[in-house]
Amino acid sequence: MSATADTNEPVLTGRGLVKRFGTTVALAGVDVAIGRTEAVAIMGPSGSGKSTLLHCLAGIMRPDSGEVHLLGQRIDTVGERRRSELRRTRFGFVFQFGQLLPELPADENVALPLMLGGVPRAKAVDEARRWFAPLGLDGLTARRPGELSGGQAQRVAIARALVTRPAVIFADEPTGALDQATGHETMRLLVEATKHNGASLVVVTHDPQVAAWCDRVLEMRDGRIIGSRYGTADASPQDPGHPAPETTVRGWA
Ligand SMILES: Nc1ncnc2c1ncn2[C@@H]1O[C@H](COP(=O)(O)OP(=O)(O)OP(=O)(O)O)[C@@H](O)[C@H]1O
Repeated sequence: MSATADTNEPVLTGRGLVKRFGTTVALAGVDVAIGRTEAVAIMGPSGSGKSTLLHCLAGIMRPDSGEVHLLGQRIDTVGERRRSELRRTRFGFVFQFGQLLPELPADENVALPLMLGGVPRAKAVDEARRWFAPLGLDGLTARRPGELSGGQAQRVAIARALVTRPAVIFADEPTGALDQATGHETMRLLVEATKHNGASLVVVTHDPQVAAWCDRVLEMRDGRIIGSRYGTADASPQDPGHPAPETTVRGWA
């Protein structure tokens, strides 16, 4: 394959994805392609299949039919052990809340995916700490999750999702538990951090202003994608819909 074709190849594709739960059709044949460093929001009413699509693309759930490819390799048919390894090494996850281990300090929470991959503790924590300053988390490495604000905890979760330098970050309602201003700031950092680190982003959200931070917004109804529009990921932070950033990015790990 030529270098040009490689560059243009989508990072992640889902083709003809169907998923049923009993008589409920959660996905009714979804085709989606996520480009390199592209941020894509998935919107739609409750029960329209957003989380099911994210779970199928992320290898958490197997579709009943259809295919999922990561960088040209089919991943939906590989065994659970290999899928689990792919999730740990090639994907990062940010959920609404409750994803940090309460008994571990923030730096060890971020280091955890590296340690699970066999990196020695000291090296993993050292690597983890490099993510704190760029995400506006200076001085918070020793805090336990209960000692962080909601926005700080989500930024620690973003660091943890990125620490293995994955190809794709999946986020399910990442700002759902935050107030509006903190949610927008968190979303801005999430989009910026994934792009700076060469990763793509797939975000499920109910909030159109959160979705507007993405490059593309997919609209779902009844297990299908019924529309696709461009977001405003390149909009200036001073745009009316996007409050001025409070956290200045000072270089990435
Ligand atoms: N594990 C499951 N068992 C049974 N039905 C399920 C399961 N997961 C999802 N469903 C059903 O599949 C459909 C799609 O669910 P999904 O969670 O993907 O929707 P969603 O758009 O993410 O909804 P929400 O915005 O409420 O989170 C719904 O009808 C839901 O009830």
